[in-house]
Amino acid sequence: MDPKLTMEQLVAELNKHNYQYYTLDAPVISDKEYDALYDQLVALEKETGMTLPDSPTQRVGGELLKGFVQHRHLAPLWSLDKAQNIEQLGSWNARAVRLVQDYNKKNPDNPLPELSYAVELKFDGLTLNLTYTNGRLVQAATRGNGVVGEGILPQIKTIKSVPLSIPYKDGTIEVQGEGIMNLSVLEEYNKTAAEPLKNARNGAAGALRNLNPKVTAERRLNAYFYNVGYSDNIRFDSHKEMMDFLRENHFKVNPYITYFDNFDDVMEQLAEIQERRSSLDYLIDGAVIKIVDMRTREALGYTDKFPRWAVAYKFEAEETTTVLESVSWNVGRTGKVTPLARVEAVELAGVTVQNCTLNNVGDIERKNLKYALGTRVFIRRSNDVIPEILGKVTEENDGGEIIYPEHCPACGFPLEMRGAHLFCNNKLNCRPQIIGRITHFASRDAMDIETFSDKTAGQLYDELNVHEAAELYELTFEQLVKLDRFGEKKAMNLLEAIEKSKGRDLASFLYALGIPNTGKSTAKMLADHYRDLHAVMKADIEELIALPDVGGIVAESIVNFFADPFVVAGIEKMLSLGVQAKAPEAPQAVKTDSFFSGKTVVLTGTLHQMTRDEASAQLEALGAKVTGSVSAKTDLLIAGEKAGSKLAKAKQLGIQVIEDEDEFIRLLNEEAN
Ligand SMILES: NC(=O)c1ccc[n+]([C@@H]2O[C@H](COP(=O)([O-])OP(=O)(O)OC[C@H]3O[C@@H](n4cnc5c(N)ncnc54)[C@H](O)[C@@H]3O)[C@@H](O)[C@H]2O)c1
Ligand SMILES: [Zn+2]
Repeated sequence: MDPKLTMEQLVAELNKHNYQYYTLDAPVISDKEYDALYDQLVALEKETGMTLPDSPTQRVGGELLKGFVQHRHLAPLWSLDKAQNIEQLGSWNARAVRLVQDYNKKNPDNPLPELSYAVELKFDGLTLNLTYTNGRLVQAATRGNGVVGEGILPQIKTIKSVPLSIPYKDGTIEVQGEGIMNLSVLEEYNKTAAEPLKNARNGAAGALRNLNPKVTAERRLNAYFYNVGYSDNIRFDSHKEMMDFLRENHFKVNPYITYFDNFDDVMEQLAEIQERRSSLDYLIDGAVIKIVDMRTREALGYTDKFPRWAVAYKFEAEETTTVLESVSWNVGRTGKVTPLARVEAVELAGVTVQNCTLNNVGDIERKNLKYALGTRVFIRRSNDVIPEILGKVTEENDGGEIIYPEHCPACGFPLEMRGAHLFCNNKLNCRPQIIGRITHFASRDAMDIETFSDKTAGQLYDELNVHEAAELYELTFEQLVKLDRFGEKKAMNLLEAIEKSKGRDLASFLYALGIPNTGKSTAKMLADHYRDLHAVMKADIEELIALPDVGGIVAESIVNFFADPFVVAGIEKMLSLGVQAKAPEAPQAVKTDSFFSGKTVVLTGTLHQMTRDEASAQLEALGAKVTGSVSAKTDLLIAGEKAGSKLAKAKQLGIQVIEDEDEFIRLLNEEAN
């Protein structure tokens, strides 16, 4: 096709999406898809040397919403140059280095310093520009088109961390930051919201640009500030100075800001941020690298759209759109019947996605997905779990209907709705429930029967009619060796593994039983407290509720579980077949009269004769309290090899230090005897 025609189409399409995204806060494609179209346009503009007048590559932001007062920014607000990969980042840096060299050639008397870099997180929210005059917050605005934004002062005032007045009173300043919705807040909000928000970015942007500040307040937004864009009277020499100014004036500055003199170290830091990404309580879509020295920034200047002294390094997108093709229903070990969505295959964060979770019937209703079959939906992937469907792209209910089953897809038993979930109550004869229970029983954290998988459980069920975990202990060599794809060796190995599992401890056994709402840590707590299987089985609700981390639901689940004669019969059978469910070893009495007793001890550096965990355990047995950081409360620091800042701090505070590992081990042994 004629490149000009393609460009015209791309410009029209991108401008439509800009309007959806910036003006309506309701994008209909993901950022990943938008960026792909944008990059295509940039490439064509470069190739043809031509730029259409309304090209989005020439402008910042989008149209303003009616109903807000307009605010003309005292200095323009920019977009950011982007790098998608290390090469592009390298060229950004190479250009900066070259520009500095050129400058220095022209100004040999007053050269710019060597480049150094600040690395910040790139928050995914809404740009904010706050105006303070003589110490008072007088206006707050969105970025708008970069020159004029929408005044949203009443909305901004609902953000509790935004200072309404600041100590700095010398004229007018404008401060930029990002308004965000914390992910934990989004989760809470969506639990009860009539209409759940699709993501935190749209949640924050939509709330800040809502004419009713009450709506903004309900979203409990947050903000991080990163720039002083304008000031009458104050100049900064460096990024650090600017950040100090922001902190001193009570703005919330993100703690993850790092500084580097070497560009290779910047790259390393990017990898680190990427790793940290999934543990943060807010969305980031990359990192921003900024040149630290302000005079260098001035020398490098701006293009029409962005500063040359900063670049955004974009991480792989976690969100995209695809078509919801079908929904199937799966039965879990507890009888819960959950929907699994099949979607049109799509690339997301380096993997091809075809299945997505829908959680439960309640979730389908709340996300308005009941009539979404065959339509486009947003999906998001976080960590390694299978992606989740966030909602429909458009509001219309024009798709096929998702039919909720009335009967168990596996056994045909009528289903019961409990809360938001469907359940099959046919515990004793529903194949996937039985296979799920036995597989869970054999799993690593439970009875740890090696080589056992859900395939094994299925085969035992189908060919040997094994219906419950207890029957594993009755299996014979003759039975196993006849199974399809089994041989003598495999049969022997499985029998040995089953035999070995008889020695598993009480906590693992309790976990293996698969008591509803009772995970590994509760099982361990029950084992430590009761130290006897029958005592757990006899416990009543009042008793259980008094235990740490046990609420009404858990207590009830435990009591109901052991009230089932089928369960009790299975347990007794296992015990009679040699399962021990051993009580945990009694904790050793903690010494109260050792050198370490009552002391607060910190371990740092590398020990060679034992791990730090082992050392901690021994110290605790000798009555010490082992903590992680050095403070005035610390009594003793054990410093292994390459001890760093903790050792320095301890010395500074005059805390007793043992730096000789042999000496430390000798003391431990002496006191233990
Ligand atoms: N899905 C869609 O339909 C659609 C449409 C338009 C734009 N978009 C998305 O928006 C992007 C365009 O972005 P843009 O021009 O609005 O912003 P940008 O990506 O160019 O980045 C500039 C913005 O980053 C923010 N930012 C966050 N942390 C920062 C920090 N530490 N320092 C400085 N700035 C920081 C600021 O708000 C600033 O305005 C596209 O890449 C695309 O992903 C999506
Ligand atoms: Zn069933």
